[in-house]
Amino acid sequence: MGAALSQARTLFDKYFGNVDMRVVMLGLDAAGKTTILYKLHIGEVLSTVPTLGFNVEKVQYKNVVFTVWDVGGQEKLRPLWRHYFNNTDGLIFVVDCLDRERARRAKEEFYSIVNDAFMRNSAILIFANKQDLKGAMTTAELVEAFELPSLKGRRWHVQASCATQGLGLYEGLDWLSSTLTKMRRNGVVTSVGSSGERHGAGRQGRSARFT
Ligand SMILES: Nc1nc2c(ncn2[C@@H]2O[C@H](COP(=O)(O)OP(=O)(O)OP(=O)(O)O)[C@@H](O)[C@H]2O)c(=O)[nH]1
Ligand SMILES: [Mg+2]
Repeated sequence: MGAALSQARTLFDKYFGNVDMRVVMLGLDAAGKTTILYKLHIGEVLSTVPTLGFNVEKVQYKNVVFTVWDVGGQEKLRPLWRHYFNNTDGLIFVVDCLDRERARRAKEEFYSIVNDAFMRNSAILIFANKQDLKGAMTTAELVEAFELPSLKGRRWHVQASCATQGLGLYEGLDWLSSTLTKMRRNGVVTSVGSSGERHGAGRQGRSARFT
């Protein structure tokens, strides 16, 4: 009886329960990553200091539990980013849209992430952050500056945001959760592990390939 109940519970969780997804949040220093993380995690804007290592928190959106890794973006820390790519389903890349001078640098860092073998299938959410500041790049300008239409075969979305007011953050998560859920349901592999094993074959556990 106990075994039957536990089996039923496992099946229930499998089909209706929470889905776990691992997300890495990157971007140049001062883009607003830590502000976003804590606004989503506790609903408050914390006063932040530059992140020297990482912060990791769980953020639930609908039935998806995101484990979000927020990694420091200073130049000297960027070589460490790749250590967080393993088994990652989604990338959140945060851009300070007032910082037009570093848009090219941000673009270079962005492509070195999305072209990494571990990240080749992850869904990509870009927060065009600091939209409250006059002179900030619009989402259209960001799409052009990052040449996103040339990013073939990838699921990407640019979301305007203002982390300090909490604007656009849940809209971004909405896109990420529905996109990853759809990808998994279609049997798309969303993350790659260090030994080459693949994850995200879907609730049915089908083997899958990325299309
Ligand atoms: N005006 C405005 N300021 C913001 C916004 N988001 C973040 N900030 C501010 O930008 C500064 C840097 O924010 P952080 O969240 O610490 O930036 P970070 O990306 O985590 O930086 P690193 O940890 O160094 O990589 C802080 O003073 C935030 O209050 C925003 O949407 N608008
Ligand atoms: Mg930070």
